[in-house]
Amino acid sequence: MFYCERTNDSEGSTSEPNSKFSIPTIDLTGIRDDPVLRDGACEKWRFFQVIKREIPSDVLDEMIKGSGRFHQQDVKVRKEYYTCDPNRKVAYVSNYSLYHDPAANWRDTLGCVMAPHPPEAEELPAICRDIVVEYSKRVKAFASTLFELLSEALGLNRFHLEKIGCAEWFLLLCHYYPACPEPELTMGNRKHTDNDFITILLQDQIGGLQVLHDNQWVDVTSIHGALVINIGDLLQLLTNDKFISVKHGLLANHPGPRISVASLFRTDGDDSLVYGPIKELLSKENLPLYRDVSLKEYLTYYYAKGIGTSGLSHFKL
Ligand SMILES: O=C(O)CCC(=O)C(=O)O
Ligand SMILES: [Fe+2]
Repeated sequence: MFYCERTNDSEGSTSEPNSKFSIPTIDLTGIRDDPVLRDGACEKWRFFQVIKREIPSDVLDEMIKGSGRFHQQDVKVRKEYYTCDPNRKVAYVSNYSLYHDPAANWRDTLGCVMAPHPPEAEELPAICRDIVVEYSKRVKAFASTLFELLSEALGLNRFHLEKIGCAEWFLLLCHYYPACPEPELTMGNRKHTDNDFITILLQDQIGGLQVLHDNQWVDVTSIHGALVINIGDLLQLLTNDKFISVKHGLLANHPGPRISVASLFRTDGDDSLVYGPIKELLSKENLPLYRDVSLKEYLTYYYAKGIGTSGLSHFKL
């Protein structure tokens, strides 16, 4: 869901989702080499976005199944991967920012840092190893295409966003949301914006994902074979609000379990690197809205405030 209109940061004016709004989808078949298709796609980059047919459905289905196989193993096996050590490339976690967040998420996650330095094959759980490697390869290539299209949509050189490292660091998150006995007391995933440039999200058929659109929560219906794209806070900062990070969340009132796989793209965490609005996008009419900020400073603030609201207002000029 690419989202580029400004909203206030409220939780929406109504708790009832707006079923009248349907999320536009784009079919990217043949996009890589066809300038006309590329132009068309760039123009459409101003809405929530669902992309069809970029990665074959059988690969997507196997990724969901592989993730399910991991999470449905005996707890003794899963426990081997449980860690709070942020330096581990493969980590099984539940609510990693629990003590800062106003409420817990009803989910567990297997996280794998797949770039720039992927784990050794044997560090990945054998039960989903092959598909994690295969899916990651494909989703990384897809992210490169998306960053090219986004660069062009901004009027920049096609390789601009990738050159500055937007797809350098890639975290694969295999989420598992068990059926919740008291869904009115919790969220599957709290309402939040993502702390990256873009997220590519694969979801199973269960549903429950919602985005804030025109101050109303809208259901993102699951489409088989499709991927959902979120603009994250860092791309909002880089584009000086030309792209706006999308607020989204997941209800817990689904029959469950629900499985999704989120691929987060950022630069590799070099503390000395600072980000600010891209100079080429600025002018007398379009002055910078944010000060420069290092990834470390942004992430420290994002987690300290608790996952929920956007991490950007703190860095506004
Ligand atoms: O599970 C989902 O559909 C959403 C996951 C998500 O928002 C995230 O990982 O940031
Ligand atoms: Fe998210």
